[in-house]
Amino acid sequence: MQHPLFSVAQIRGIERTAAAGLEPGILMDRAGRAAADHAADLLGPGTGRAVLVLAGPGNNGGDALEVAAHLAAREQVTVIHLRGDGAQPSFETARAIERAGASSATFTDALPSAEPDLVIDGLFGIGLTRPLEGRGRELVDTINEYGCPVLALDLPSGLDADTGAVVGPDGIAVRASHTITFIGDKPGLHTNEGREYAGQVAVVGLDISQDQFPPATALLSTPDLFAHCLRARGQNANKGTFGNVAIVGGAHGMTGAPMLGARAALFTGAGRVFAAFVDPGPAYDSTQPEVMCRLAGGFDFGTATLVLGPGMGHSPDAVRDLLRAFESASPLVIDADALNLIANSPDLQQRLTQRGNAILTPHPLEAARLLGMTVPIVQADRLAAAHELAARFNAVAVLKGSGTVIAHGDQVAVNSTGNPGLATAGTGDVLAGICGSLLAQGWPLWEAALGGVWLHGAAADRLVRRGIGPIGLTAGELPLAARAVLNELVRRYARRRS
Ligand SMILES: NC(=O)C1=CN([C@@H]2O[C@H](COP(=O)(O)OP(=O)(O)OC[C@H]3O[C@@H](n4cnc5c(N)ncnc54)[C@H](OP(=O)(O)O)[C@@H]3O)[C@@H](O)[C@H]2O)[C@@H](O)CC1
Ligand SMILES: [K+]
Repeated sequence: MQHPLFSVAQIRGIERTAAAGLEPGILMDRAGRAAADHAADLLGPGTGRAVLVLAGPGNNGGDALEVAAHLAAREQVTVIHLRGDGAQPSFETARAIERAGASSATFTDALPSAEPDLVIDGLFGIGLTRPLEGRGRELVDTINEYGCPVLALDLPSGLDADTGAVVGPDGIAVRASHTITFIGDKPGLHTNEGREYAGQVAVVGLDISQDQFPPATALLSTPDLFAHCLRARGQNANKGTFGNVAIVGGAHGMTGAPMLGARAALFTGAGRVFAAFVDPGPAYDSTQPEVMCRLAGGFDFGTATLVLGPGMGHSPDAVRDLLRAFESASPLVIDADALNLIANSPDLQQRLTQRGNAILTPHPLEAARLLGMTVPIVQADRLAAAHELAARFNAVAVLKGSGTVIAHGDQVAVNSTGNPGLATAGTGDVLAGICGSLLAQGWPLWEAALGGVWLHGAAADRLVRRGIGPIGLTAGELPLAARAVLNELVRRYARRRS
């Protein structure tokens, strides 16, 4: 099943259409009830717990007041309602104010002296227009220090639902442990700062019929998007069935980078794996003697899927190897130094765009160089930046980072796996190796990028679940974990198909 992500403009459109066919206020009723149920689940069995509800001036505040009215029947609810000095509340928010006022919730301006058992964040949702300041900012500052669960309604206040950026400059947002989001899921909860601030995300459709939803802006990447490429291995298979991968890079002093990529390709199922070194490199890898070491200058680039860039450096030999690789018809994964060489060369850019058949895997700085912009601009709208990279270079673009964004043509997906353990040297080489391996096994570019990114993150998640990281997780540990995750996926999906 697909997991769609909608822009704020789309959510507004869906809401308008749905509300036109319903009694006024029904959608807020549903949102309030669903959020109150979610809060009750977080509190667990019992009664009389201290719940702090922060309600803002708009309909997000209305949702919060509905939650307060529901929870007040069982819990000790304290409400801080920031009314703002703008327009009058909407019909449904006015009704929520009345309901909460008629309940046993206590209204106050001051934060309780003791930390509550649960905070409900209903300050701002998709109507946030500027950074938090004044009292709202003070409240967020304080609750961000709490250790209790924080349930954000629709989205953490202060976050941009489209981009996952904290609305700034010098912005602040609620660090929620959980977010219950209404009508449809939003990209900003899953990329950039979104994963840090939104916590666990639950989506509540408010019983709006699916035919009122437009095509999604993006998809959350889950194995359902590439499951059709997962194949159990036939008894009669041989190594030739699973393709060749060559990792091209490893300038003097950087031989480890292609070796990491090569191991990743090997452990995720490529038939034969080469490490092709720009400068004379090791004759073989004693830890992984299955990897065949070659000099890139003499390697026939037409015989393998090519992963270009790990530790490649910037020498004339590196440029020569890149040009030769572009002239081959092989599928390419382009990473690291190869991306920087391309960013500096209009000629390489033109050749890449003309040949196509490539996955680019930049981190935000490499993406900024390729696009001729700054990192903050890339990060301010990661979906747009990935789109632009894909369009400009006629490739599948993988913009790495928390909530990696994968784009091709008009398709965009946001990855759902991974953790801060990946923020360490060499993990990019492993990702590139996995993508190359899937390509070599016959996966199309789009699925190889989606699958590679998902597997790489899931491998890190698996290691962390087992106590390996996030602190101190090393890139070299990922390939074995990726192998385990891939085999589990194949078992799960191959069984489903049979
Ligand atoms: N859409 C739906 O389908 C449904 C929506 N629902 C809920 O409604 C939410 C959207 O409601 P919304 O449009 O009223 O916007 P919301 O986020 O409450 O904020 C707007 C208010 O905040 C103010 N304001 C803005 N920024 C500010 C700042 N930095 N600092 C201070 N003030 C600031 C702004 O005032 P102004 O900019 O005019 O000064 C205005 O008063 C949505 O997220 C969901 O929770 C559900 O009930 C279910 C159905
Ligand atoms: K909120």
